[in-house]
Amino acid sequence: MIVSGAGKTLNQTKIIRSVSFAVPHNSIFAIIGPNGAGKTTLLRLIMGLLILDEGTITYSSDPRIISVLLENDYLFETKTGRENIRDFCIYLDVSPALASTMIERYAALLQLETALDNKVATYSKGMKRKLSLLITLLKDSPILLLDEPTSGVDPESRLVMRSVLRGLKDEGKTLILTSHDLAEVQKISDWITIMIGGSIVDIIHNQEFCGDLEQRFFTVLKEAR
Ligand SMILES: Nc1ncnc2c1ncn2[C@@H]1O[C@H](COP(=O)(O)OP(=O)(O)OP(=O)(O)O)[C@@H](O)[C@H]1O
Repeated sequence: MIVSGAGKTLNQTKIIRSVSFAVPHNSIFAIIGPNGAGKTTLLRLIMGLLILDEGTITYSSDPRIISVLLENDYLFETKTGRENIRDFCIYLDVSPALASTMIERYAALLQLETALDNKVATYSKGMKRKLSLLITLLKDSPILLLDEPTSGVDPESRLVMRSVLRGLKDEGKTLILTSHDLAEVQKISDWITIMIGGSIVDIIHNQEFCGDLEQRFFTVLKEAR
């Protein structure tokens, strides 16, 4: 995927400023930055929920190519996990056959198997996040946009999610994620971009970076302000 000169103004405020980067195929590409930097807006531009004012974002036009995990969980609390999956399959136009393959593939890995028959209202935050991720995976899309996938998730569930995300990359998928958890980002990503005030100010190739990401983040933040 190539983002080239992307710009977006909302309510007369420039939110995204000349953003350009390339997401290598089959990589985990993280976008970090302070609150309000424009990370979610950028993801919304990539998924086509917002229209660019300037620039281009290029990837296959097949709508099945991208699946999205939103920043908040939008689940039916009074229904079970399985009923939520069934409803989202209708909404996402996922066949029952594909859905059962994906449930078989990921429910156990996400440690959700027994919980799927319980009402979502009884789930912890981490279980809800994992169910949302499972729903995101139903379409088996090659590109996944994950907005703060592990936010509010306890260390044990985070470990489980990290291993699933790594597995998805090993299957050949491309993951673009945002996060405020720098340690988590450094553990999982191939590339880390720092976004401040709607601009990309730093791109780090994680395998070659052996420094302290937090220190680099604050240095870049100080220089940008
Ligand atoms: N629909 C909108 N209309 C006007 N301003 C908006 C709209 N959506 C977002 N913004 C503004 O755009 C800026 C970037 O918001 P965005 O949610 O993209 O940031 P973020 O980096 O994802 O932040 P966070 O880390 O808090 O999730 C913020 O100042 C926000 O108030």
